[in-house]
Amino acid sequence: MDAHRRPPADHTLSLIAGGYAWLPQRMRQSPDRAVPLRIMGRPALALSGPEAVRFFYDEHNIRRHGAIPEPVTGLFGRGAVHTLDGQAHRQRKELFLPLLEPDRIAGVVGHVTAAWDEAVPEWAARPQVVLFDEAAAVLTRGVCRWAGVPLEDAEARSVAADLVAMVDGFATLGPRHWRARRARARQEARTARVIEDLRSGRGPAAGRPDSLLARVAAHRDVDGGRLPVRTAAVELLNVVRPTVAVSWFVAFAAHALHRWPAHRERLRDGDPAYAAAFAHEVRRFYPFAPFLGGRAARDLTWRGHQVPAGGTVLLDVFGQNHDEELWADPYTFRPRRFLERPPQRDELIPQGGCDPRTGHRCPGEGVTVGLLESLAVRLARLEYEVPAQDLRISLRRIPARVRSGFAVTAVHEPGQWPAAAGARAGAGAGS
Ligand code: HEM
Repeated sequence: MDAHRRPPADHTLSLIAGGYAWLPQRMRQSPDRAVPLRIMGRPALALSGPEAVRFFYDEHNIRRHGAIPEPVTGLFGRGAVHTLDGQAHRQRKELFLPLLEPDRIAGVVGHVTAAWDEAVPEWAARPQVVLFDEAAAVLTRGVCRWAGVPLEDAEARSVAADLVAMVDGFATLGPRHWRARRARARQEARTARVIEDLRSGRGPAAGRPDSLLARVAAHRDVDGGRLPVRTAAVELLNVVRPTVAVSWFVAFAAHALHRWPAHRERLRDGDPAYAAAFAHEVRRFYPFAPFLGGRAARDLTWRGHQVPAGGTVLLDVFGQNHDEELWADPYTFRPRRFLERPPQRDELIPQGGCDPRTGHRCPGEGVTVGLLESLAVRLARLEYEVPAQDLRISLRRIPARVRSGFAVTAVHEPGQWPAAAGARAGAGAGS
């Protein structure tokens, strides 16, 4: 074929298969931090930097409806807040805005840390635990108690496994994706039953009118009607699921404490400013959301690059969190950077940018930081051994995770004898 008539290359596969590094690599080569692409056969533009964040979050420029491809829509659920624009988005977002308030954040953190403290003696009695799995179970117990969602102790692990699977399968079409779909079907059906029971005055959840569950069940959409049961289930899961996803960050925090143990000492002291700086650095340094996507609301021009109405616009989240123009030594894990300069709204964007009250920025950012602050301090104070295992984090896998999940042995509280070692010593003494 004549080179002039050859269609321009499509980047969809490279973007997904290339993992976290593909887009930032191209972005680094672009002095204006803008990379023209073709996604799904259509013109697209990827952007980075605080100014780009403000451009991306301006609704006159970017719309979300129809922007999220099918596998990712499966992560959030059909009709979710993530996919709405304009007044419909603002009305639905009302449901989530109380999560920004310090007393709600403290409520979630209180329930989760209580669940963690209950779990530690049980870990101590086992020869080995995988921190990622244990954190997911603890977060599930804590957030369900806080939200008023009934959860039998016996089902906590299977519900946690489903919530983890829903996050783990969002950026792939392979077996992880199908596992995520089955998990979503189960959890949406379960949550829908809880909402139906509440609306008809039945069930164990009926007695807590101030709970998140009760608020979601009673919420009215922009048309004045109550949310359809399935949509209400989707939105309740849009709080429970990402709270459980904090288990990714807990495993990353354990990874950081293992690689750079000096931080353990600082965290053990319980200095709240250092705990906050550590939480921010875990969210900046480790990979989670690679980029965000929207559709051009009209013909757009950004730094001389054009995108026609309906074209895709990507915000390079992982790249911006490692951009050397914003962060000195971006690939060095250094919590102190946030003591020297507090996080700026549109610079640190692991959970989106601009104002969560008016745009799509994550309303659970305060909850995430609060949970990480408390759990990182608990982790630093816990005594354990780290056996040989695969601690690599592949940047080709989205979402990335510590491959082994971070296994630990001989878990015990400071000053206590590890229970498993005690049992071994006891057996030795008797033989
Ligand atoms: C592992 C921790 C988390 C990460 C990495 C994360 C990341 C994100 C990202 C990247 C977005 C999209 C922002 C955008 O589209 O502009 C988002 C949206 C959202 N997140 Fe989170 N999040 C986390 C935890 C939470 C928590 C704990 C909650 C609730 C308690 C939560 C609730 C939501 C909701 C409801 C939205 C949709 C907001 C909207 O579309 O207006 N997230 N999150």
